[in-house]
Amino acid sequence: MMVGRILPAVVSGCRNYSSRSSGHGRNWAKNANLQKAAFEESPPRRAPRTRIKWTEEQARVISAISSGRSVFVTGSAGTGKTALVKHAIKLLQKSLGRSKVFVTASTGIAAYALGGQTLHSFAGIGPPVNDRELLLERVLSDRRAIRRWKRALALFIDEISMIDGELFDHLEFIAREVRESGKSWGGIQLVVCGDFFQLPPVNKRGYLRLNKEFAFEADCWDSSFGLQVELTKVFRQSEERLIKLLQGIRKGQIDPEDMLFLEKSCSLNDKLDASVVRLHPRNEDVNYVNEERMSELGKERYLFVAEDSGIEQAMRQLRFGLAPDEIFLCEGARVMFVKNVDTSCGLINGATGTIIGFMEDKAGVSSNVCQGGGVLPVVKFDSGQIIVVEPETWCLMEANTVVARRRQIPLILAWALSIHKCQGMTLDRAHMDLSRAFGYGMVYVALSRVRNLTGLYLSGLNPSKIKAHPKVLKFYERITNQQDTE
Ligand SMILES: Nc1ncnc2c1ncn2[C@@H]1O[C@H](COP(=O)(O)OP(=O)(O)OP(=O)(O)O)[C@@H](O)[C@H]1O
Repeated sequence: MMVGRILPAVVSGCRNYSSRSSGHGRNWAKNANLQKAAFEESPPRRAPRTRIKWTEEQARVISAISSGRSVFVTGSAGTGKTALVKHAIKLLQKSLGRSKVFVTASTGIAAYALGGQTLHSFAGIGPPVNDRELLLERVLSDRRAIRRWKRALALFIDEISMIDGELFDHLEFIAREVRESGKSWGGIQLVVCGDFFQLPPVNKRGYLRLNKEFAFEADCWDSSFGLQVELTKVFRQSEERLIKLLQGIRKGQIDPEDMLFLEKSCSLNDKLDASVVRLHPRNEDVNYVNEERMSELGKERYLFVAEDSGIEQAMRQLRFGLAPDEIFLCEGARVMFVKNVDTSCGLINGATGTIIGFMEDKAGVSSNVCQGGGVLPVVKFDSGQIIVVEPETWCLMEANTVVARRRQIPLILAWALSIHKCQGMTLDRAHMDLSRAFGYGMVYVALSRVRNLTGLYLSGLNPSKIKAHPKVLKFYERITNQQDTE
């Protein structure tokens, strides 16, 4: 199998099905058509791995984190927050030791993207309740949670916009109590990242009908950080017009000229083909589109069921990640790769393609994941690569210990996706139906996924849906002034 030579990093996840791989005498093709298609492909080349050259503002954040300061890093979508945090994680793991650095995020999707765990699972606080004493009691009755809090020298929290202020205060209190220290967060170095103009906390069981809806409203917010920085250089998009337009929408500003310009994008709808991913605000619309398209194909379906192992409580959390409990796939299905396997060759979370067939899993790598009897999907990615996709493993980590694992095919159906699911993703092309957008930040999150205007297909945009929360606007005014003074 040629993968080992051409794409070493892909070996664990996928087989690259190229003419060269067949040349090695291992024929994985199930049918002749598939083989022919693969032979017609030119062998994939490894794209040069580029090292990020940090901007001055990014370098300032990195240097502050390296010197042990607690930092809040924010900025518009695509300003490199996640890229920076990933780099900082490595730096602190090196300087403090892997077992002392805890990487968390408010959502499972964001946590897995960073190779960490959800903030709730790290904290060991159980179901949401607005009572800090009760939360502390729960933590103190959990040996593992106590150990985590005591061992932590650094704590990363990504997607902070989905954490409310009450919880942020409660966690700071718990840190001090468990660590028996009067210092802020019991002396833990905090690195918090996110954009409050993006999706706000999900209101669960009325728990958030509180005064402190956003984390920045927490009493301890300002004293938690030595530095609060807003990154300003956008990397995801390069067109000035699009960047300016998105900056306005982020702040809830509707420029009539921009709206007119976006409406022109709507007129592109007639050129749409099924390969363009559809983004919908609501899950029911996503499921409806995916199911309808799958039925239209009328092909034989194969079921892939996730294999979970580990601690019960941790395993439950895996369900909130990107890997589905179960998924039916068939030839012709539009799919999205949901793991970062090899960024240099485009096998990244968000890469889309079409299933062109299924191959017998002679090596038995799918084990119990494929319920349909040992076949693996062959995907032709939009980049042109043809890959036999094997099951991947997602791990829920506690510092350097794996507490739960999920094994599943790293694909989801991708004719349609929810806007919540795509927060953090970069998409080459997307058709957004924003007619049912709700709440603050949703239109901004959707529009800011694409790299350029030629990849944006828009319908249902209503200016009344472009909203920024007044509290968020005020908060950003404050940190901008603070930054200017510094
Ligand atoms: N200094 C830099 N030079 C070039 N590219 C960069 C730089 N910093 C980040 N990037 C690239 O910009 C893109 C967007 O970065 P990233 O996903 O980290 O943004 P983000 O701020 O986390 O976005 P979102 O808020 O939507 O999650 C990535 O492809 C990343 O590699």
